[in-house]
Amino acid sequence: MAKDPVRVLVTGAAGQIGYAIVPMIARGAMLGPDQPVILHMLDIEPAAESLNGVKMELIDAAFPLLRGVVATTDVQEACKGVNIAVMVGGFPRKEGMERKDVMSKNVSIYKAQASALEKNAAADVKVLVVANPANTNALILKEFAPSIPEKNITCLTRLDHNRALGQISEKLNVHVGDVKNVIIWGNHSSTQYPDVNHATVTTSGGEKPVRELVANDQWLNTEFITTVQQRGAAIIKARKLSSALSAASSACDHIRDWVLGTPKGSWVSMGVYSDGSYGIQWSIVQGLKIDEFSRGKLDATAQELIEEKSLAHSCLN
Ligand SMILES: NC(=O)c1ccc[n+]([C@@H]2O[C@H](COP(=O)([O-])OP(=O)(O)OC[C@H]3O[C@@H](n4cnc5c(N)ncnc54)[C@H](O)[C@@H]3O)[C@@H](O)[C@H]2O)c1
Ligand SMILES: O=C(O)C[C@H](O)C(=O)O
Repeated sequence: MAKDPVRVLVTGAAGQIGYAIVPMIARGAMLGPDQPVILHMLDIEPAAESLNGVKMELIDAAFPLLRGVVATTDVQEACKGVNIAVMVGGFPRKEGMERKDVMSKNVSIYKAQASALEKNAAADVKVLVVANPANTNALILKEFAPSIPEKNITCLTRLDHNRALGQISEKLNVHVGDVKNVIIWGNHSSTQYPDVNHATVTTSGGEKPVRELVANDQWLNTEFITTVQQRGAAIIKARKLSSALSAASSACDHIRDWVLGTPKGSWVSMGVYSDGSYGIQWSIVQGLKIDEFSRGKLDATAQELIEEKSLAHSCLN
């Protein structure tokens, strides 16, 4: 029997990531090749014409899974009945800026849109915040949408996760699909800690630890970490624009694995509200051994998140 369509909201849909992600969703990259979708696209008034152009292109592409498109600048209309909300709307950072620098512009958007989601979205809406500062925007959204279960409000660290997989695959000259179980701890920022202590590579001789195969702790503890931490800035320097295709693709990965699950024995990274307990759709992997080096990195990125939280609240006062 044909499945009922799922309503997917993309905010900031006329922007770079929006333009990259809507065809991916319409092709089934987010929810699977047999799941029809209705796209809800939101942007602000100055981008209305451009948003309408994206809608025209979606129609022209004749995606069989696409059962409808709502393109609007009205946040209430955009949020009506949505099952998945991918929150991309906001301002990207430019060369030389830290993610914190876009804080005051973006957190107030998340406060306003939290209420619209709470009022209009499906009661079990799953929310992914992409716009920066992603973790703090997600926290603000959670605070101002108290009736959305906090387990359902997440932010994107999957791009960092995928970047870490990519760096290991390049270093070892192995297929990226054979590398798994890296972890991104903490903030989607330059204090994040990409951890390979539990990561493995599938080889013809079975699963081998990444640390054993790389056999270069010096590289793993320095250059590898800073490359992943600084990858967003490196893309901005190279493109003069922040990452878009990789962000869009990783956002699809995030929702797909959340909705459809990860294969047994493997995990992925997502920014979640941490309460230490197991959830219904996702669960936090427990019992991992954290060494002293990792502890220091975890504490630094946690401290930054605490500082961002109070900065965000001061922007809203
Ligand atoms: N978490 C991640 O891994 C990650 C990766 C890449 C980019 N980002 C962030 O994603 C965001 C979007 O990046 P982009 O490159 O697509 O930027 P962009 O400027 O190309 O697009 C953003 C869009 O949001 C729209 N917008 C602004 N305010 C809005 C509002 N109140 N409601 C709805 N739409 C609104 C803009 O009009 C624009 O069309 C930025 O904050 C960027 O830093 C996060
Ligand atoms: O780094 C940025 O500002 C954009 C994005 O968060 C990224 O990591 O590419």
